[in-house]
Amino acid sequence: MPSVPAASSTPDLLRMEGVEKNFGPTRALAGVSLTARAGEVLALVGENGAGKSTLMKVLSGVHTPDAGTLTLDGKPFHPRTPLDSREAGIAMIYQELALAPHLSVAENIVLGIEPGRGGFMNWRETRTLARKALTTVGLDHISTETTVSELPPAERQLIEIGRAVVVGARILVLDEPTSSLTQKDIERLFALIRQLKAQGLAIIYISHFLEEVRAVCDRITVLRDGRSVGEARVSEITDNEIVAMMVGRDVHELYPRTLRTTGDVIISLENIAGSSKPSSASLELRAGEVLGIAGLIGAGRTELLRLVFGLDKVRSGEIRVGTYIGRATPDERWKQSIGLVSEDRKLEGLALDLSIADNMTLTRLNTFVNPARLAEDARRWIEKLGIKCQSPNQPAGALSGGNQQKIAIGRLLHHDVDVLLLDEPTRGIDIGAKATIYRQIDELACAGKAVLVVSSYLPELLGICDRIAVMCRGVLGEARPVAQTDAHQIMLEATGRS
Ligand SMILES: Nc1ncnc2c1ncn2[C@@H]1O[C@H](COP(=O)(O)OP(=O)(O)OP(=O)(O)O)[C@@H](O)[C@H]1O
Repeated sequence: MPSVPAASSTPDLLRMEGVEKNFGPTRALAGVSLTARAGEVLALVGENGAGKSTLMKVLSGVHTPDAGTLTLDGKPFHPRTPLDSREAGIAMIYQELALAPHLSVAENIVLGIEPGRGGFMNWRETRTLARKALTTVGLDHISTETTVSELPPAERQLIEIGRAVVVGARILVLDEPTSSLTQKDIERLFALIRQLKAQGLAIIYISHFLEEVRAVCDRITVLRDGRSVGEARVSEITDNEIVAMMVGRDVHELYPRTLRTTGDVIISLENIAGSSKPSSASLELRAGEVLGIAGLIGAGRTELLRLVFGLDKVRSGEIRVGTYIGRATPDERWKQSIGLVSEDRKLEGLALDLSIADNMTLTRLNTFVNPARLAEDARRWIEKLGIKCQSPNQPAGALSGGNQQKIAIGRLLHHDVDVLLLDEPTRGIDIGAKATIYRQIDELACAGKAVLVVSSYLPELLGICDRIAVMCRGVLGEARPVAQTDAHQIMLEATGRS
């Protein structure tokens, strides 16, 4: 196990040692140790279900550990509630941002820490604190009275960080912070992380992207199956070594691509428009091909998939599926053998109270199905996709985020649809599982299925697609063979500069 000696110049701010946590029969943490230092960014990586979120919930006082010790500033630390942890200077920034959207920036910043005495809020102090938070994160141009819902997600995230800093956070935990950010926003976030690190904060950065780990982290701790399996300085470890530690094996070929020939056009879109976006999209998707849609967040890519799947109304233009022309409901699209993996698995993807098996198999209720057979089928996909769970009967909601995403993909695979509409299919998914999903997509295309995939992760689109079309402000450009484009060209098109 690679390990690094403690750096003498940077004192340990936080030590977590031998931390264990069980949820019934699930051993989420089986002995994890981690050290965070002031003025350093520590990457926390591991496969889906490795225990990263659980460990951070122990740190933030949400879960009490079954064993192990926490030491803060060299003193024992036993957070019993999130408040204990916040008061000790630990701030968590989750993917689902925690600001109240209907309140102003100032109100959000003082939520729970109102500085006035006797129960009255002192507006002058409030505004001063809010202004300080905005300045800290480079958002001076925003008024403290702006309602948070008017701000884009990237700025809300920065405000949450700013709030944490002005109320005295010394340890900042960022859980997959770039999942809804554009490239420009990511760079702005990284600049802020470097600035906070220089101010002496300890930052714990959870990510599935090794590029991000390299760009912004100093050290890395790897978890596997609830244990810490390695620690190293980022500059002294290769990507392959990190991946091997994470998955316990080498991942040789991340983007397998078998030579394949494309068949007939299965879906064609002619100049379709939705109620707002897209305003114009035309394309032909053929059997046996993987067609990618690139573009900036908000360009209209998700809306395009929703129109095709019948979730939203087509304002104008024509969708043709085989010989069928016209509108269809999602049920009708299912009958046409089209399936969608939604970007937002919580809202429209999975029924979190239902079991894994039900989520994977219960889409076609028109035929009698034998529950034992369904559980067996689900077990097959659980194994194939490496879904970490106790049994197919466990509720989907008990699984880690990445494993829930695998269920959504497993559902389309189980139903053996001819056309797969995939919206950010690998968001939140670990690198080993990504490799499995890419292999699966390659096999599906070889078997004559058609795949239309929206992704903000360009290496993935360039790695798995036969052709890529770029959406810019609601207008879909012409699809080009992947050999005739690259990341630079795609970014030019996505930003309307080509
Ligand atoms: N409240 C809970 N009840 C039951 N099991 C849980 C609970 N929270 C987490 N687990 C289980 O603990 C294990 C670790 O999950 P955790 O969410 O910590 O993983 P993770 O590394 O954060 O994964 P991801 O990268 O997918 O977010 C998983 O097997 C998960 O199903």
